[in-house]
Amino acid sequence: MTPGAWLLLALLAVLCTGAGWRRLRARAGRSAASPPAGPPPGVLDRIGAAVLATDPGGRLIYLNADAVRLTGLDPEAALRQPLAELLPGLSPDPESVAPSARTLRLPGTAGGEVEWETRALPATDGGAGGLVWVFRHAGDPGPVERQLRLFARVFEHSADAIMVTDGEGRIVRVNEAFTRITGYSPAEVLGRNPRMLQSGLHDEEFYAGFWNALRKEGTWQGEIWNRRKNGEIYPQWMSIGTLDAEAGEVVHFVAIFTDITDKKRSEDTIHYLAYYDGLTSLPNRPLFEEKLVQALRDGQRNGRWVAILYLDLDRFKDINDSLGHASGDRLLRSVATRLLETVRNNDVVARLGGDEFVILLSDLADGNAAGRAAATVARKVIAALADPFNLEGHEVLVTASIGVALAPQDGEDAGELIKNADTAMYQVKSSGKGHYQFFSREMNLAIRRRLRLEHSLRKALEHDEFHLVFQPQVSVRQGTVIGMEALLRWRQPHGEIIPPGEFIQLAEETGLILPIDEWVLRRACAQARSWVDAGIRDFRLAVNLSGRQFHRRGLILLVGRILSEIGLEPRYLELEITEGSVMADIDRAVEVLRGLRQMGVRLAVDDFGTGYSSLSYLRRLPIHTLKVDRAFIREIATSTQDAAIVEAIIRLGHSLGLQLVAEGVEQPEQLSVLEDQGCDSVQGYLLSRPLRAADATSLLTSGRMPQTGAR
Ligand SMILES: Nc1nc2c(ncn2[C@@H]2O[C@@H]3COP(=O)(O)O[C@H]4[C@@H](O)[C@H](n5cnc6c(=O)[nH]c(N)nc65)O[C@@H]4COP(=O)(O)O[C@H]3[C@H]2O)c(=O)[nH]1
Repeated sequence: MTPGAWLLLALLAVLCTGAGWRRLRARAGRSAASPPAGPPPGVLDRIGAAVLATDPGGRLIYLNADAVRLTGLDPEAALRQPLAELLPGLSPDPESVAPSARTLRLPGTAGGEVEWETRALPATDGGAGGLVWVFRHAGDPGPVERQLRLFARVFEHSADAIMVTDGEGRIVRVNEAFTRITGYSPAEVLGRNPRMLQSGLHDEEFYAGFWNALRKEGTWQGEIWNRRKNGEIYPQWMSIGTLDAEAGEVVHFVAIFTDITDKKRSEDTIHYLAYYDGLTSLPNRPLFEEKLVQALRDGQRNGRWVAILYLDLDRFKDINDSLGHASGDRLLRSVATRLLETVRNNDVVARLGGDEFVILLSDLADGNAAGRAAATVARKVIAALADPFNLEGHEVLVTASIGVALAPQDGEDAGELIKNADTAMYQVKSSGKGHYQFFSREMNLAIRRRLRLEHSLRKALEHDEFHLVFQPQVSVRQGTVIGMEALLRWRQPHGEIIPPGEFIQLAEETGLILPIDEWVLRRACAQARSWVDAGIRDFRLAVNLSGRQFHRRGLILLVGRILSEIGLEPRYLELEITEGSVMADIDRAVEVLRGLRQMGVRLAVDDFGTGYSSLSYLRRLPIHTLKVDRAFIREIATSTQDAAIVEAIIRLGHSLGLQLVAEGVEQPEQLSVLEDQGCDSVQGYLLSRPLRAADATSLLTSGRMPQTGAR
């Protein structure tokens, strides 16, 4: 225990034993009307040390509870007895009033003897008031020293680095964490200025702010970059406080800091994840929007224009569905690279998600310059994407639809500009894809309807808004109903019926066609099963498959699963695939058709004659039926050319062993020509409009068309 600590304890004891207290009381009596009433009882029992007091003759006049416990004396018997007799070894030294130390051994509570140190202090000035004896366990540092030692350990073992300087800024103390973080041992820094730790990254303004805060508030807190002994620059989070002497002059600065390198690193990672697209490493939508907002703000300030190009890959979803996601990802990365190679360094290319990219051109002189720049970039992008992409051995051709919007003309804020570029892009999509178009105000209405439709379409399946109707297919020669085509109808909750022509393409583009087609297939098979159960055996039910469904992986499994779940023989089902979707990837189409045919399902090519109509590929397709498109039937009775085309298709089909079905037969004259040309069956309003399930069932049960010219 330091002399200071001893003094503190003794002072407390002196105050609380009679003499000191009396002195206080005497002083208080001189200065106040009612003096304090003496030490409250038991105070000395709580000071955490054994205390005794002797009178000037060395007789014991007081011992507190700790002293009773420690010495084993009986207070009744011991009071007024000479202390030297009670505790030999504590013989007072009446000659000296200076604090004197003694060591004595007393029996301990757990047996054996314990060594105690005592100090005797004069109870009054001059020593005439006797002595106060304070005991402590030898080796026990005592409460004050204990506190100091505790603080020293906290200082040393703190996980945060601590550096103390004097008022002149010389380092006077550092802890272990300081050495761990900075690499400097105490010997290398003591007496030196903390400037030795600076990184050189902060300018004068930074340090001016720092000193200003210290002067004004007495404290500064913030991020600071310093340099380790090995030269590495690293970030710290630092708090500095001043310790002032009474006069207000700074005597010490205490800096506490932690190394936030790891935190920074994870912050950087978080920043990257939040602002960059993980697949292509391009800025993502939030970062793009930030950059656009900034470009628009700069543009407004400097009277400059901004252009954005909103770009969506055509047929990307088909590629993803048919070649798989890994190829889809590779394609997106390659597109990102080509886009970056196409634009200038200060243009921004971002990926907004899916197959949507956006390019920002800023600081353009005026509307004309903005228009020219956007058109040039759009043309360059289209050219850059024109070369085929090689995806794991597959050469894939990709085009993009690009919508352009200019600011301030097409919108002054980022949200509006992006929306309008998107609108222009949609316009391109619905007018043939693969080119670019500038936004115009008139586009908005049509696109808004489309967006509303898309929104409702997403809900239609779960809200059970779809149903099927069935259009009969009739044998030309016998006039018998040979089958039905299932056609999808969408009735919105307010009663409006949206024709498939309006929503099928939208469903294809949004990918919603996959669950929709699956629903149709399941529902149609269930209907066919109920016909079989009703004893109808001689029919087939045609179901349309979208291009996306056809190219989707696992189609064969899906069809097989639905048939077996419903318990329908495959021969009742005819899948109709459009000529266009077969042509998109003929090799794969042949493979899928073969699989389906092996399962026993019938296959038809729909809308024949509208697409590439390559007759040579027809030979390769393992199909049963060819459906001649309505477009050729319309003029068949009046146009010799159309009649010749249909006749050629029928001949060709027959030569390949296929059944021929003509669609859209509305007039008896058309039927008559088809009959002459040997067409097998017909479908159209002349025979029947699409029927509700119950009517279709009655018709199939009767087997014949009641009122048609078909025999
Ligand atoms: N002008 C005229 N039209 C006639 C006549 N006879 C039949 N039609 C219509 O022609 C379409 C025949 O279907 P599609 O060529 O497969 O063409 C279908 C098909 O490609 C598609 N579609 C319909 N239902 C489905 C479906 O369940 N799944 C898929 N993926 N597509 C479907 O939507 C297209 C249009 O279907 P709908 O509007 O139901 O139109 C049907 C039918 O109502 C006629 O005499 N004159």
